[in-house]
Order: sequence, then structure tokens, then C-alpha cells
Amino acid sequence: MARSMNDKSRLLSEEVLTKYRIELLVKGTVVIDPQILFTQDDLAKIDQLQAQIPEEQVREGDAGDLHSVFVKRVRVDPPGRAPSNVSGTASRQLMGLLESRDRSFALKKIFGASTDYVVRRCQMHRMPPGCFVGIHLDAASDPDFDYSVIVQLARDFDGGEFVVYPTKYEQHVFRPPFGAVLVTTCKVRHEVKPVSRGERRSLVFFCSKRGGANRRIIESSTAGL
Ligand SMILES: O=C(O)CCC(=O)C(=O)O
Ligand SMILES: [Fe+2]
Repeated sequence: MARSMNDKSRLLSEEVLTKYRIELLVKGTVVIDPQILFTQDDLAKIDQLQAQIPEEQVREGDAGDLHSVFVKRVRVDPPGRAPSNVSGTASRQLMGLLESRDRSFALKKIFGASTDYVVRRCQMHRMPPGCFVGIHLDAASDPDFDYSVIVQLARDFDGGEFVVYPTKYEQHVFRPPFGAVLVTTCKVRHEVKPVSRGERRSLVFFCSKRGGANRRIIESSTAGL
């Protein structure tokens, strides 16, 4: 479906964005309904661009944590260095889509921020049966990560739930539908449960108030992919 005036006004509706901002503030995680941040056209474009990006299998995270996931890197954020795009034109186009004015505005509202956010890292995940992402803390990859934004790109799979652990005794299980966007604080541990059927696919980007070099100190104990 092409973006209509109606879609655009939904993207910019203060009322809708405020509802999500409050939920994120109170719970640390919120699911943005399909069609709010990404239209069907946007998702089709993402699908087309991802086909041009090489894929690698990742079994170990930044700090020895365990995963099994196929990753396409779009923007990387290595310790001691400033974020940079990889994978050429497709990455540039993908980042242009993610960082469009409307979307940056909407995300800034959802984050409840007064200053602009930068995308420090961006990658795509493909998880056929057996794949999982072990428990980790995104901020362990970069202490300046504030929010991770996860766009759901698949419809037909079982398992692959996103589980957040706000405390030792609490867990929240999310299974957002195709086109929905999960936003979560990078200061809370989480995992993706093993996929049991079909293929789970997602686009993940990490937002921060801070640009410049990644201030991570290598000895941290649990980090992302
Ligand atoms: O693919 C996902 O749903 C997100 C996985 C994750 O937690 C991460 O990349 O840090
Ligand atoms: Fe994560």
C-alpha cells in the first residue's frame, strides 16, 4: 500500500506518539503498531535492499555471549571508533530510509527526547529454525546506546519470542506482528528464543544521543551481536 496522506498524518500524530512514549517510559519496552513507522512500501524497499547485503553467521557476541543468527551489517560501531556504514550503496539507501525526517521526528517523540538521536549501529537478522539470540545487554556493546529499535520483517514462523528481563524475577514476552516495531531500552537484558518453524527476520538499529567514537571498554561481560 502506498503511503497516503492518512498514513503520513498517523506517523506524525502527537497523540499516538505520546501514548507510545509513556508506555516506553513506564515499561522500558513498547511495540509500535504496523503502519505507524514503516508503510508496506517501506518494508518492500527494505526487503529489496537487504538482498544486496552480504550475510555472515554469528555464534558469539561482542563479549563471548552465545547466539546463532545470520547477520547482514549495515552500520557498525566498533570500540574506539566512530560508527560507519558498510556494504556500500544498499546500506546508504537503507540508512537514508531509516533516518528520513518523518521517521526521525516520530522516533524522537517516542524516545521523549529534546535533542536529535543518531543511529550508531544497524543490522539485519535472519533466523531459520534453531537460531536464537542469547541473553545480553545492548549497552554492553556500546555504553552510549539508549534505545534499540527492531522492525519485524517476517510473518510466518513459530518461536523467536523477544523476552525482556527488567529484573531478576520479571520477564515480558513479546511476539510483535509483521511490520510492527519493538522499541526497548538498551539498559535491560533480553533474548530471542529459538525459532522452531519458518524464518524470523528483523532489522535492528541502536539509537543514541551521542555521536563520536564508541566508548566501550573491551573487558565488559555481556554484550550484543
Ligand atoms: O533480532 C532481534 O529481534 C533483536 C536481537 C537483539 O536483541 C540484538 O540484536 O541486540
Ligand atoms: Fe539486543
